[in-house]
Amino acid sequence: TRSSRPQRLLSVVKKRAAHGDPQSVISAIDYFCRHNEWAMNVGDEKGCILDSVVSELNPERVLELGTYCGYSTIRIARILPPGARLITLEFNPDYAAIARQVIAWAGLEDKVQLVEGASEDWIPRIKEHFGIETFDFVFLDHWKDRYLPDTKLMEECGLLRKGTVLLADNVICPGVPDYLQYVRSSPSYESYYFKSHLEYTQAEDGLEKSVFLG
Ligand SMILES: O=C(NCCCCc1cc2cnccc2s1)c1cc(-c2ccc(F)cc2)cc(O)c1O
Ligand SMILES: [Mg+2]
Repeated sequence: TRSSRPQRLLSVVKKRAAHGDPQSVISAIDYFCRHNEWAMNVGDEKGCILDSVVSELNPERVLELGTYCGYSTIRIARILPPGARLITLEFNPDYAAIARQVIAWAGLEDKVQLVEGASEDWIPRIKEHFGIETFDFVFLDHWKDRYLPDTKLMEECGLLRKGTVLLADNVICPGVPDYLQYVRSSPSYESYYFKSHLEYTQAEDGLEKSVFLG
């Protein structure tokens, strides 16, 4: 049967990118998605905003909801301080299998733990399973109708602390209206919208940065 888009993306990474060089993996994926086949990576334009938020924060404990092929995973992991850890959740086992290979090709497997399953099942178990108290940074890039319930779930599970930064992808396209309304109106969050574009297109999209105030 025909290969999947993630499989074709992985073969381009192995052909074009240097093993152990995260930037070359990022560039290979962006080239492929801009010139060959669109794919739902956060992309280079929103990716630079992601980079700036992460490097300003210098987080030790990071959670990513939605791995896909591992593009944003390696964007984040490549700028984490030594000893920092990134836990990334992926629902689709085929995507997870590709992402593991992309992360390994970038040489970042020591900083990343990829877990397969649904966010609502995993979030309540993260503390005891990973021995983590709270997260410093959370990147939301999974099912758009799960951003709000999972944020409330993270609050209830005590995974957020004063100053934890949530960064949400796709707040315009596909859009997360209920999540935006919540973080922009709740007294527990200070929110800021970074206007950008849907990856590899000219359509508007953006990232919402929300600081949990406790
Ligand atoms: O759906 C998107 N991302 C979510 C896929 C998630 C599956 C998971 C669920 C789940 C549950 N629990 C744990 C882990 C996970 S991972 C997505 C879609 C577009 C898009 C697509 C068509 C279009 F015309 C315009 C934009 C752009 C994007 O940047 C996206 O991120
Ligand atoms: Mg996205």
